[in-house]
Amino acid sequence: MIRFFMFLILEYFSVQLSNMKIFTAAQIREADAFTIKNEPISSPQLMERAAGKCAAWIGEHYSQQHPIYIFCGKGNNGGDGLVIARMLQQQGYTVSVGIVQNSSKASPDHILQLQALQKHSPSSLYEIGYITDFPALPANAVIVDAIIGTGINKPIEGWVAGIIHQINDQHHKHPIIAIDMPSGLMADVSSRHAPVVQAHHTLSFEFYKLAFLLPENAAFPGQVHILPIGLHPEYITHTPARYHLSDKEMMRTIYQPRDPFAHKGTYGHALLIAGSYGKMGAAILSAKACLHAGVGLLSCHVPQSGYQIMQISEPCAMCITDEGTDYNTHFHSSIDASSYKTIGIGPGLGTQPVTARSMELLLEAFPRPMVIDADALNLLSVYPYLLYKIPAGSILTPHPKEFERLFGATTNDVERLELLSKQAVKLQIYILLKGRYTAIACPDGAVYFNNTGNPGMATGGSGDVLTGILTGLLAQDYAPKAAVLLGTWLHGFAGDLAAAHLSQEAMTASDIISYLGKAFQEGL
Ligand SMILES: NC(=O)C1=CN([C@@H]2O[C@H](COP(=O)(O)OP(=O)(O)OC[C@H]3O[C@@H](n4cnc5c(N)ncnc54)[C@H](O)[C@@H]3O)[C@@H](O)[C@H]2O)[C@H](O)CC1
Ligand SMILES: [K+]
Repeated sequence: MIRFFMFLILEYFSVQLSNMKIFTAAQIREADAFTIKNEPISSPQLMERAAGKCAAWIGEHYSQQHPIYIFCGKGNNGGDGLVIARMLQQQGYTVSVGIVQNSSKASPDHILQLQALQKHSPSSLYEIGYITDFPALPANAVIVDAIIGTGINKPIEGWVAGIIHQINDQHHKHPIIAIDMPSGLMADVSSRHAPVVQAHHTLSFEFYKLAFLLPENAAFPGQVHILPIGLHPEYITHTPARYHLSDKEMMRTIYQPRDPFAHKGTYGHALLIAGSYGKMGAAILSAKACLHAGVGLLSCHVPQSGYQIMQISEPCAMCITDEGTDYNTHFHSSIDASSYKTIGIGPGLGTQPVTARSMELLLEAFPRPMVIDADALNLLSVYPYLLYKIPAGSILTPHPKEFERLFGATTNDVERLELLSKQAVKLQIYILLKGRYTAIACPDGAVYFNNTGNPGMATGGSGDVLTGILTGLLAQDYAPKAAVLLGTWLHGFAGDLAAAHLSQEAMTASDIISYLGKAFQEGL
């Protein structure tokens, strides 16, 4: 218990983060109302400001040769669409505005903006009350989707869903630009199986929405562009959020430059327990990544058959051999808790029962945060009681299949995030769920999304590299939260640099390590 409180206190004082908050739809409404009251600004003026940003973006990306087809709903998202229409007309675009009758009642701002447009250019307006009202589009038309935004209250059904399908039928013929949200996408709950606009670009106001970061929504937002609309900074600063998006600024607050008087003892001694016959590559990738992440000293515990492989491949690492020839079976006996700052365990480890027994003894003997990955995670899913022996503050790095084996299946991505967060709180550990936007759940309930990385990293050994980086940062005395956020970000950024120079196809996990140095230099 004392260990747990010490850990919380250390965490609190060691990591003061700037970050991008991901607010819920309800909080965004509050931010909107707070801004109107306290800036102060009228609601139509705020809409004018938001729509102005969208019109400017469209103006920068499409010339007046493109006829603009805007589909507006009856709420404020539709109101934005009406203002965009008026502004683009004033800039000389040909604009056609279909008012989708998705509701019997229009919002006051929608009514106001409709009147303004009727006065300005009544001929551009028409009503869409059924699927057959969908217009035929000229070849170079651009579609703007302003049917529904954050005000959606349930999945779209009936003929309005038919309009969404008709917009999606144009996906390969016309650019589709969604205003704030692709219509049909719900910001905070799952939209699985719901009809949603498949946009090429989403111009979203002020904040990322959780929905943009979920793999199940990959087909909908396209490229997301966050347009600041001046929502009140006081609301943003003082309102807590459960979800956050990591960014460079945040990494700069975490990163600790090295001490000019440092020696190799300053940056910790890490132990890597990894490798088995046929999987020594995983151990070597992890070891190299740990060294390139800046660890002071590294020892690798490997099976006997891996000794020469490790010694020849990585002269900077020391090597301890297990009693086992092909598998690590007795690593617990080489652990003197005081010798190592931290441990990374799992890459290429194998899942022999004897390895599980040694892991149990290790978890009982080692009191500090460690990194647990790959086969070590598979062992935890076979022997789940071991989960409760993991030292507080440790980092687990499952990919979705490993996560499912560990904690069970869920029916959608929002449920999976909730399970992720619940388990991190329950076990007082960090759980990093790998993906396009890797989700990092913290023991205090917060979840951070990482936005570096690319599909070139979906290749064997990438995960082993991440384990090495995280182990290296923990050894250097980064608090676990700092280590997991910075390590994940650097791993993705090094992968982005590798892809930029080598292509996503040709890059390998080894290239991520090769670009780690540049990631430190250029990313922080
Ligand atoms: N974020 C901001 O500060 C600003 C946001 N703006 C824009 O306003 C919308 C949110 O507007 P709101 O009126 O609350 O809701 P919507 O227009 O998104 O949707 C309400 C509209 O849709 C109908 N509706 C809801 N669910 C369904 C459904 N399942 N099927 C059919 N119809 C549905 C509902 O009846 C209403 O008619 C935000 O996204 C921004 O675009 C401001 O303009 C600037 C400030
Ligand atoms: K929309």
